[in-house]
Amino acid sequence: MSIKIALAGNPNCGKTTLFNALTGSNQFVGNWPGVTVEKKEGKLKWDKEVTIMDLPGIYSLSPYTLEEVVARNYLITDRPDAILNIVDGTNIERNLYLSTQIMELGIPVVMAINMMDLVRKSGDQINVDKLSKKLGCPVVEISALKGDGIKEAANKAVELAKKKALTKPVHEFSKDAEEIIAAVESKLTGIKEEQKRFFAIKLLEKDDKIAAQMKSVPDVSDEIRRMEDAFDDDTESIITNERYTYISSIIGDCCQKASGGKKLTLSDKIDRIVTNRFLALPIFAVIMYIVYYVSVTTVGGIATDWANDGVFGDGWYLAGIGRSAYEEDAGEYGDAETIINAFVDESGDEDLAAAVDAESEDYDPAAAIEAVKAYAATVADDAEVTYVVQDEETMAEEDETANGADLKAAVEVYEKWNATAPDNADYGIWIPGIPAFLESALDAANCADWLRGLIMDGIVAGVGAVLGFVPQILILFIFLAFLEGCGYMARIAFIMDRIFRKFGLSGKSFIPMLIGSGCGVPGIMASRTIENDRDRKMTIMTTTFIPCGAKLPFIAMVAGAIFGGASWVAPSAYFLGIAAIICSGIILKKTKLFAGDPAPFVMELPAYHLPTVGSVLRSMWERGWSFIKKAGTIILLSTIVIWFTTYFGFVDGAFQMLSEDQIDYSILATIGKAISWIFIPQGFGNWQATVASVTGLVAKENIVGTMGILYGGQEGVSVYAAMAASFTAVSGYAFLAFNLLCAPCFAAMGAIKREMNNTKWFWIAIGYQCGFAYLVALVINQIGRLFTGAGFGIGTVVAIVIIIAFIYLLFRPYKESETLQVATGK
Ligand SMILES: Nc1nc2c(ncn2[C@@H]2O[C@H](COP(=O)(O)OP(=O)(O)OP(=O)(O)O)[C@@H](O)[C@H]2O)c(=O)[nH]1
Ligand SMILES: [Mg+2]
Repeated sequence: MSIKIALAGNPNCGKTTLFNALTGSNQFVGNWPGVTVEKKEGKLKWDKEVTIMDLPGIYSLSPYTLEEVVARNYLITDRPDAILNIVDGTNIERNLYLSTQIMELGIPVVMAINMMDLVRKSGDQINVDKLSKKLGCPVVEISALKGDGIKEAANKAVELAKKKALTKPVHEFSKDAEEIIAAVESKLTGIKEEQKRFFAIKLLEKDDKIAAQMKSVPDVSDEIRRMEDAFDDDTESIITNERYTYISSIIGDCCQKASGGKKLTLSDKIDRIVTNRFLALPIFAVIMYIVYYVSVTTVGGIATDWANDGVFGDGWYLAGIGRSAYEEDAGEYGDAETIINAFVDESGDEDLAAAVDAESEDYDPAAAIEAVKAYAATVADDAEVTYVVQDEETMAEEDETANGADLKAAVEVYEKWNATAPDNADYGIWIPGIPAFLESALDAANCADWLRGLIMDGIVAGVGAVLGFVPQILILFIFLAFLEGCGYMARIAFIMDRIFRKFGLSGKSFIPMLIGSGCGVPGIMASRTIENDRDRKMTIMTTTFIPCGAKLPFIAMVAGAIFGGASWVAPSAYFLGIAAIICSGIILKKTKLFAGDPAPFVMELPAYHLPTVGSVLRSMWERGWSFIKKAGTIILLSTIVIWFTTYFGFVDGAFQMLSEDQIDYSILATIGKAISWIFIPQGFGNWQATVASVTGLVAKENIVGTMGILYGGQEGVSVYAAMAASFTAVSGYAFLAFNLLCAPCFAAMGAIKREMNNTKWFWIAIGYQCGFAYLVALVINQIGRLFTGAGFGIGTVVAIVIIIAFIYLLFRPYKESETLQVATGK
């Protein structure tokens, strides 16, 4: 016989902890209310006939939120064979409110008083026998965390379910109330005897959703009026009051507080400081600084660099030993080589140039040194050459000069190194990165070019883009799991909520945004901690507006090429990102998508406690792994598509694979040329900018590289000069704004998909971001042109219409403002 047992109780009372212990599963546990939002099923470890059902936590059987509906519907329609009512022993009085309702369902109930480890520690006493008599159901003491008593509790529930020993409520309300309830009960038809009390009370409470669960609904308006007249209150409050009256009448008998209930607990003491009016924000800032510093800047940054430049780059040194020595030597040698090459170029001597070409097949270091030395002897000490050095990240170019004396010094270094660049392997234990390793393997196997391209630029680059973020994400998740587990996260929400609520976000949105300034992927993942669905969606949609680390080189490139390195460009990008978040929040919360029942911000602050290492690691791994799985597939596919369209195309009518400098023949370029007109209103309707924006979707760092290839083709014109020639200041800034605000990279989109867990919402988010970016760029360009003297045109009119619409959306009244005082802060 299969038996179903439901775990029901208040939020944060330990249902999921118990569920995991009973079924051996790994459901997510967190120290704040509202962790579980869907019901979860599992089999009892020692009896596979028994199914255990974990439900979202609820405060009562009158549903307000989605979670409460899920839990209630399960309890009254699916009717489990028994209910294990979990009660938080440290907070027994409030928890019993739900218990009195559960007893009325006409289902066998066992009450498990959880957190007994804490109760005992505080010295409080709970008299289980008395409680059991007063409530009419068996009561057991457990500690889900320590595993005490859980077997007995589950077995007891199974036993009752098998006996079908329905729990009859023994609690009683005042005589008048009971009379009216009895009158309603007698009117009910088609409802089992044991369920009558539940339905009668719900009808009296004017619960509008209960009718859907009944075949026929009697008219009870008479009874409601009688009750309201007799008690001079509305029925729902009357019944709530009756329940609490009953609970307080029994609680004194059953529970003794060690401190007489007056002593402040340790949690209360901590909260006095942590949520103090003046100290709360500074403490929060310090904690966030630490989280950010460790998970983005130091440990996380090192881990990401290691993953991206080491494992998925050239390679790395075991334990970092040898790295700095290598970098120093490689730098010294590189500088010398650059100066020598500059002079060799200047000399125009082709034999000499051939001799020093280290890339050539018959390169002979000894001969190179010979040739360079002979040449250097002919150069006067004060002869000068000018050469260009390029910054690897931003492609900024700078002129340097060297003279004959520098050349001689360079030749000495050149000779010292025997005209060969220092080799990584000589400095420590050098482990080649996966691409480097694969590349040499593919070379050895004489692999076809297209396959090699597919593997290296498509698959490895794609997988690398995903996995490169993993170490950082895991480090961040350890922190988040700890902050959640110990109970501080609930305080953060509490502290920040007043500010963020004003623009439609939750107090917990702050963390995703902060983290998002390092990398959008963990930022979006961090939005998991926001339990309210609307707030979470809103946060996911807007977090990537903040410039992440990968956008910085691109911002620097635009600043350098188009704005002559102006220092205001980078800060303005952050300002733009923050403004985009605030405006989006205000606008979106007034739309239908985000409207709905106002969800009042009720959140109790759970007691602080040290989370177990196991639960922190488990939570870290669960989130990290789900990122790898889900984000991995979408990113991999997308990178392969972009790779294919970038490196294949028609040259002279023949379809073929292209080399780097033939990108203008690629399919992507063809598409870019075909669609670049959509960016004409933004002022950058050229195909290079369009293609760069598309490759930016793989990784935002790519924008710089693509711009480099596409604008770097002209002889004698630097990339920066070519860019400066094809953008004006206004269209350049519009281009910057567009790429800053539009859909993030595939890795972040993968994270959005994962977190939204819903295709429609994924596209809404991406569509919103792109649309918003498009309009902002348009307005910047059109209005900018107006001010730079391009005159008034249709574009200007469109821009003005957009601005007016925007202002309207921003300031139009909020339809729910009367019912939603909490949310609007009015
Ligand atoms: N000290 C102690 N802590 C416990 C015990 N049981 C659960 N906890 C902690 O209480 C917190 C809440 O546990 P969960 O299992 O997530 O609670 P839940 O009832 O599923 O919460 P929701 O899903 O939000 O309704 C976690 O931090 C647990 O580690 C216990 O017996 N003793
Ligand atoms: Mg739970």
